[in-house]
Amino acid sequence: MQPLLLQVKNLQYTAEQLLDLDLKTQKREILHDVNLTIQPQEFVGLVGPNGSGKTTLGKLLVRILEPTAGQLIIKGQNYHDIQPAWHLNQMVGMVFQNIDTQFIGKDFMEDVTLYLSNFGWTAAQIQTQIADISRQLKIQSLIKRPFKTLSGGQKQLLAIAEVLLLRPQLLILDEPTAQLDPENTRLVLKLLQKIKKEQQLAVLLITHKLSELALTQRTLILNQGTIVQQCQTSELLTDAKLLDANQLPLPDTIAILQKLNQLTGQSITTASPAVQDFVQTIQENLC
Ligand SMILES: Nc1ncnc2c1ncn2[C@@H]1O[C@H](COP(=O)(O)OP(=O)(O)OP(=O)(O)O)[C@@H](O)[C@H]1O
Repeated sequence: MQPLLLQVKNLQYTAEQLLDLDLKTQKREILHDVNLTIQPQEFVGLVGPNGSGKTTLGKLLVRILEPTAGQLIIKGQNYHDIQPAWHLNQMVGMVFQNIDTQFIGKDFMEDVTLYLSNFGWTAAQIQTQIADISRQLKIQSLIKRPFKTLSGGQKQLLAIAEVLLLRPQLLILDEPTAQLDPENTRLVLKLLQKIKKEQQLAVLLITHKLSELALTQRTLILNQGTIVQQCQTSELLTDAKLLDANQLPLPDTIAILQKLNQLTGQSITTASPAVQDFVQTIQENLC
């Protein structure tokens, strides 16, 4: 068995909330007792109701936030022992839900040059790597265009390209298609399928969409700041109660099955092999 890529042990995060203009604050527990592991190249889904703490967990994993308690371990190394601290960015990258907060330059070239030169890359290395990723993701026509002239989907692709340039072993995507139209959603999902097929890296996918979740092998369910369940994604996609509890829509397969049972008086469950085959086909076709 391969060694774990990521281990999170008893993670806790308490935020200091500003109460009024007198600068009085109040502590608010956002995450508690979070335990999880991710294997190298594993695709893991992270679902949960609004406000359950998914984005906060992502930010802790890339060290934008510091935990109040608990341990974060990547490739056997405790986050606190990674020196210099920015080396973590070469192991774990995150694409944020609000894409515009990701960029600091006026266009991709400027942004990536600023970003990578901070990581000690030479101008020649940066040029080569940009040419390489642009070819792979077919973004050549976008890299010199000002961000303000690009669509949400185009910026999403560039944000993913930027994070991939650092070749992280874990990529965290926070609702990567939430603001995209169907065409750009397909583009991003295709890219994820390619990453999965080529086993380039592990992905933690925060999502409310079944079409994205279907890409993952395992799903973590976060509720009220803690992981309440971990299961195979195929199990979750066939469990109407679990889907409902996590504000995920009922897949057509389950809705049809429920209707058929109602009409025929039978009680065929999703555990039946024929239904499992059907669900698998639907899952494969979702992306
Ligand atoms: N800095 C902060 N101070 C106080 N509360 C915060 C802070 N950041 C987040 N929260 C609260 O923490 C909770 C978790 O927020 P988070 O954004 O992680 O949830 P989420 O699961 O990603 O939600 P969504 O699905 O809506 O994106 C929310 O109730 C939010 O209001």
